[in-house]
Amino acid sequence: MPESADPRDRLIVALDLPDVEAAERLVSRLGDAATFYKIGYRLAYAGGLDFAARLAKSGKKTFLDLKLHDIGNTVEEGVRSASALGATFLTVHAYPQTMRAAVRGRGPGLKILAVTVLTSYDDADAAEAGYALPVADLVARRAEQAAEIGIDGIVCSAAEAGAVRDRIGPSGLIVTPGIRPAGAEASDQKRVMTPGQARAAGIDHVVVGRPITGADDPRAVAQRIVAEMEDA
Ligand SMILES: O=C(O)c1cc(=O)[nH]c(=O)n1[C@@H]1O[C@H](COP(=O)(O)O)[C@@H](O)[C@H]1O
Repeated sequence: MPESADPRDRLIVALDLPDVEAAERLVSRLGDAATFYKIGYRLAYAGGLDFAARLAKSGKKTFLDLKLHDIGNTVEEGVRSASALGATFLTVHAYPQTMRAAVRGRGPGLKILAVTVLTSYDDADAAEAGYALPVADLVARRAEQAAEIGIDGIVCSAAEAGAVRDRIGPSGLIVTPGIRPAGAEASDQKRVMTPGQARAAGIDHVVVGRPITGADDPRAVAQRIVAEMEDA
């Protein structure tokens, strides 16, 4: 993301909420404090895709977090369909076949992000899933493959941002969940950093869900996260 861009765009709010009404309420409470929203499975399967298209038409940036992964033809055509929803970002898992298919299906204006290793995984979780490499190495390898294939950006933890930047160069996007303001509950996230640490590590966008969706004053939390990244 260019340094001159709107600093609020660095924060992507994850609308992990039960229904469109709850999402609309949060978007309205956040007002101009948030410019960029992520719609994941929970909301997507509850009317969230139409809502995402409406949000995009209303001038907000949207991120469809569908984490696609299937045979190439299904991914390619799925990405082609999703391209019509006016989103800025769409996620796929960072498997080479899947990434190549997503690039083939990508419509104008849509950027594909490759999810390397989920931020809820540590080395033991990767080993349990059958991977021989530690998480940091697996992230680096997948980032390198994503760059070769022509993927627009990488989803990883901010702890890997430096290694990923070395592999994708200055124009690739680094998008990092697993973000917690100091003192916030990590919950199921295992590779966690603060917004300021993430920004200092060179990320383009942070993704934040529960610290905002569960806050008494979500607008104040969102504003503090943006300010913390500005100061980093
Ligand atoms: O693709 C993602 O957005 C994602 C990738 C990842 O590795 N880890 C991760 O937490 N996410 C998403 O980022 C959001 C994080 O939410 P919180 O943990 O509530 O801040 C959730 O919507 C996750 O689905």
